Parts: sequence; structure tokens; C-alpha cells
Amino acid sequence: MTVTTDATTIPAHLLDLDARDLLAHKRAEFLLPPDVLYLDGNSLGPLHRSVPARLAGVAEREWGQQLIRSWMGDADWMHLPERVAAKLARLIGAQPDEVAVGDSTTVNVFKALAAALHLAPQGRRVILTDADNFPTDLYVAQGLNALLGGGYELRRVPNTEVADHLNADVAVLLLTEVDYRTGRRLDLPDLTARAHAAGVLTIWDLAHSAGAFPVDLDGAGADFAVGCGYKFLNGGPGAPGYLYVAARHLDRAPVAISGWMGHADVFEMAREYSPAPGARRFVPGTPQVLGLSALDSALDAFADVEMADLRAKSLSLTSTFMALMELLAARHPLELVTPTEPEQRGSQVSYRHPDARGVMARLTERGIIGDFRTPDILRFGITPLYHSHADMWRAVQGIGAVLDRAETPV
Ligand SMILES: Cc1ncc(COP(=O)(O)O)c(C=O)c1O
Ligand SMILES: Nc1ccccc1C(=O)C[C@H](N)C(=O)O
Repeated sequence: MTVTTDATTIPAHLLDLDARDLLAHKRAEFLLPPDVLYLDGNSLGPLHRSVPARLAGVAEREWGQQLIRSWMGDADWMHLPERVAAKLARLIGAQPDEVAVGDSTTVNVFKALAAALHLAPQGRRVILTDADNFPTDLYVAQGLNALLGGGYELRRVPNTEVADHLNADVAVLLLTEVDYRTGRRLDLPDLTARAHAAGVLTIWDLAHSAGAFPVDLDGAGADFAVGCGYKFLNGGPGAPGYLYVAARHLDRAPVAISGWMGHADVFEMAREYSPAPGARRFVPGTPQVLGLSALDSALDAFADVEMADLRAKSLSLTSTFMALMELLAARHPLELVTPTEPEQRGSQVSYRHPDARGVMARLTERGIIGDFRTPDILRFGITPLYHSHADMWRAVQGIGAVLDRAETPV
């Protein structure tokens, strides 16, 4: 497979944009196989080059030599969740003690929803969500409702109509900011304000937001949020997820999984639960040290990055990609499903194609790795930390070659 294109064929204006790219130096920080054009960082971010040495150090020194002493002492594994939370907080517009890092996103949806339902005004029985929300968010709501006796209704509406369904029946609004299929980005501040005006609490799933563009949870007055560590944050396969709880809710939000590691004094081994200060109370069990260490290291990629620059580059890349793909759409059955309005999209571009599954399989064979999503979506994740405008050109050349071949009668 080859994804290389003769540099002279890349349009000059794209090379010019790359020459002025403020983030161009970040690419070298990632291990990106030379024969692959990776457009799937929204499923699994690539390896940040700092991670292997960090993991080796944790394994050989902290675990191998220091053994149990690493829970305290220099390694201080006990407070690793807080250290990672501090790095993550900046990316999502939170205070460090509003963020609990650990567990999967799925488990964090459970914790957030359990807390939000408890805090919601009495008598409200509707959990309002996007009909096409990511399955785990829907399933957790179904499961928690069953656990609570089935008295809630999970009301699923198209994400463009959510605002019309905010009323006095609704307890909680559970939304993913960027739709994993279409890449549509909802207006988080506006929907949060509308929800609050209707007395509704909000839970935002930031799986496809954090690390892709700036998020300002505190600024929006959000209530709860969750997200994944392994997508745009590049924390590695199965990296810990996170939970955000607004400071104003921390002392009233019930801790559904009240574990010993979220206790105010872990080694006192008290018989009664007493929550730790801040969001640490939502880290119920032993922190996942290996995964947290990889995420901690990977998050350093953002240390010298202005999130506004990241967003500007992401939009430039996605616009470029869409414009180049338009030429292909003229001769192939590709239907753009990602909004063209910049503020309405995240950092991915998706198309419907009648044979999306087959097309993505052939692209992957060529080393152009994106995602197929049911029923007919070709999804391309675009990451401003390591993509260039030239990559957009190469990707579209490759996609064109695959589509042309598939549709040329032999
Ligand atoms: C919006 C969204 N929420 C949640 C998840 C996954 O959660 P978990 O890490 O628990 O598998 C994903 C992707 O896997 C996702 O896209
Ligand atoms: N965690 C995974 C494990 C295996 C394969 C994909 C995933 C994803 O994360 C999919 C992603 N949430 C998506 O938006 O499609």
C-alpha cells in the first residue's frame, strides 16, 4: 500500500497553510507509521513518544523496585488521579478538584446519571437524550432506570430538536456534544442555559470533544460531564475515562459507588463512609496506575498548545478535507453528513455511502485508516496535533482512487 503522493502535486495553497502551521512541530511527538494515514484518532489516539519510557519506568522502577512503597513516596500513585485531573481540567474548562479520573466512560455515565437524577427536582421522570446518542449512554440510562424501579422514561429525540423538548417533566438532559457518526457539534453553552431555564440538569459526554477543541464546562455552567482518555487525549487503549462534577454540586451529589479509595481517609479503614474532598470521592477503587501513567504522559502533548490554535487548525483541516471531497462527491454517491458551518462540527468529517463498509475495508488495506459506522457511514477523524493539510490532500487522493476503482466496470 502507498499513501505517498508526489509532493509537487499537492496544491501550493495547502503547502502554504502547512508552512504557517503553528502546531506543525507537534507531529514529531507521535509515533505514526510511515505507511499509514491515520484518520481514526477519534477512536484510538496514536502513541505519544513519551509514553513507552514512562510505562517502562513505572513498571521497572516504581513497580519492580519500589513495590508497594510506590503508593506513597516519590511515585505517589495514590494521588495520580488528581495529577492527571489537573492536566485534563485545563482542556475542559474545569477546576482540578471538579474532575475525577478513572474507570471507563461508561461507568462514569452511570455515576453522573445516578447523581443527577438524585439532584433533579422531585417528580420529574424524563431522561432526555439524543435518539442517536452513543449506545453506551443509552444503555446505561436504560440499566439505571431498571435498577431504580423503571419509573423514568428515556425520551429519545433527534439532537437538532432537543431544545424543544426541555420542559418541567425532564429531570436530566444526557447528550454527547459531538455526534460520533455525523460529527455534528451541539451548542453546549446554549443547551446548558436552556436546560437550566427549564430546571433541567445536564450531563455532557465529551468523548469526541476533549483534546479536539476547547471546552469550557465552568464557563457554560455545566452540571456533569464525562469522557474518554483514549481518543483525542491519546491515553492509549482502555485509558481511564473521567467525570466532571461542578463544584456547586460536589457536596450534594450522591456518590453512587462509594468506595474506599474515595474516602476522606483511605487507610483509616473506618467503618463508615466519609467522602474525600472534591471529585476524588468519585474515584471509588484502586487507581489504574499503568493506564493513568500513560494518560498522564500523553497529556503533556497539550502543555504548550493553545486550545484556540488547535481549534483554528482543526477547522482549517476539516474545511480543506470537505472541499477536496466535494470533487469526489460529484462522481460518487457520497453524501456529506457533517455540518459545513464551522461552529456546528467537531473534528471529524463523515459521509454516507451505499457501500461504506466495503469502501472502508479497501481504504484500510491501502493504509488510509478511518472508521465505518452503521449503517452506511464513512467516518474520518482529523486531529490538529499531527495532521497537515497535505495529509488531507493525500487522504482524498487515496479515497478517490479506491472509489474510482470500485465503480469502474471491468
Ligand atoms: C460518545 C461516546 N461515549 C462513550 C464511549 C465509550 O465508552 P467506554 O470507554 O466506556 O467504552 C464512546 C466510544 O467508545 C463514545 O464515542
Ligand atoms: N473504545 C473502542 C474500542 C474498540 C473499538 C472502538 C472503540 C471506540 O472508542 C469507538 C468510538 N467510541 C466511536 O466513536 O466509534
